[in-house]
Amino acid sequence: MRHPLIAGNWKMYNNVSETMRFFDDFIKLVENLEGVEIAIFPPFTSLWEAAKKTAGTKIKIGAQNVHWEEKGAFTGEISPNMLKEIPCEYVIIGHSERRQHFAESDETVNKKVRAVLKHGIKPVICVGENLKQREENLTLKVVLPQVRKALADVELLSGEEIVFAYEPIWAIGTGKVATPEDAQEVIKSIRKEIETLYNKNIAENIRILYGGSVKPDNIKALMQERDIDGVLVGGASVDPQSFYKICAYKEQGVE
Ligand SMILES: O=C(CO)COP(=O)(O)O
Repeated sequence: MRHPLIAGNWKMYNNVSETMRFFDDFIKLVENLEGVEIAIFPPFTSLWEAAKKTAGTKIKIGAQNVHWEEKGAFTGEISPNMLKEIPCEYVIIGHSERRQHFAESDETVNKKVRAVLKHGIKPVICVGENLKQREENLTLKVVLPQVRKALADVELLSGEEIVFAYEPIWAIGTGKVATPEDAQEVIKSIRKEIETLYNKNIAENIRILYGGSVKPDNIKALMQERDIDGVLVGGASVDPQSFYKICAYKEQGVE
């Protein structure tokens, strides 16, 4: 059984004092929430305080990016062992904003995935098509190669050590959420692709999230789909109340 994961990608929001205020409220709100795993991905400068604040709570911490080398002359970069020290349980790899603005490629995604797995950090690997590709019916022709290339030479033991996030670029920050049926269809195809690359057991264990304009009022329908194992939330994760409402989707009546 895959455990639902509700993840908040803060992007370049919430400095250290805003991070502390967020957790002052959020920790109390989620204290009694059962049956979901919650992870927050603050900017690098807030990671340390976020980890200290959430130690001993059910909230996990992750980073938004990583470099694949252990150390070296790579100005501005952060290595997997630096994240491990914090400690980060997760790291987002290949977010479309990084692919688009910072020249992240399938090759660098793959290097990062292989590097973090060596440190026991779970990558949240992002894939997704843009609007033009969707309109030209190229979604799977774009997304499935992204999945295959991210996993090149990646050995998996159970599948629980990695997470995928399907984030259609046209749905990010636009208020245009994919329909639950569309998201389910792509995510199901990703799972099938993983089955071909590994085996059924691993494919069934890997959690695949949906991301793109997830809000308290659309989470419930998304989580009802068989293959959607959670969500990666941007804008609505920065505020403790709205992110709490997303985390508490089961209390809206979904089993
Ligand atoms: O990019 C996202 C999460 O990684 C989604 O962002 P929004 O929820 O703001 O659309």
